[in-house]
Amino acid sequence: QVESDSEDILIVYLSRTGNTEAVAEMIRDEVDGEMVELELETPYPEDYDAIVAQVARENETGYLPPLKTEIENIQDYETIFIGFPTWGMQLPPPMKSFLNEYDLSGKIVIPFNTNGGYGLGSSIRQIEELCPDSKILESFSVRGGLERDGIYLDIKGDRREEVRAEAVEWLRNIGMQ
Ligand SMILES: Cc1cc2nc3c(=O)[nH]c(=O)nc-3n(C[C@H](O)[C@H](O)[C@H](O)COP(=O)(O)O)c2cc1C
Repeated sequence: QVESDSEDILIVYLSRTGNTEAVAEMIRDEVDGEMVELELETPYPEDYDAIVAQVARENETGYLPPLKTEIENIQDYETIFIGFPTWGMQLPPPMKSFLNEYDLSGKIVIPFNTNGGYGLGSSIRQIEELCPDSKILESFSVRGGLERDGIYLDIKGDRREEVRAEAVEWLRNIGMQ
């Protein structure tokens, strides 16, 4: 069992079409953490094919896009939820930038994810590599949108309540509730 006070909890997330943000809000509602969205100094293109190409290039070269988001007091947080969509079956480059820039040694790291139906890919392994000295708890992953097919925010309405129930159960299982 993990013990945490709400002031110790940070929820860092990346979300382009709102699905991962919806899950971040559910987590905040349950654990009362602080939410921070990752934003880039130079935002990605709006166009889907253009972002897919750019992300593929960044993954290939290992380029870490500079973040506009700054978290000054990260040392105050003991538990850090990290939320991201699956991009190219990997951890999105901005989340790689975040984990590269901030030292989460000794902290509890809890991944959560939305994807187009193909799962987490290699993202958890990448988190383990980027956070070698953190305690990484069991992750939560659900189907979100599928921008390729024109499905943007899908975690809304009845689906939002379904996902909320799953998220609450997961939080209970990992001792965060
Ligand atoms: C650049 C890009 C690449 C994506 N690659 C994948 C993928 O490899 N596998 C998958 O299941 N979904 C993929 N998706 C779909 C997203 O993971 C899915 O729509 C997710 O719910 C988006 O979260 P968001 O609304 O928080 O941005 C991709 C989306 C984008 C924009």
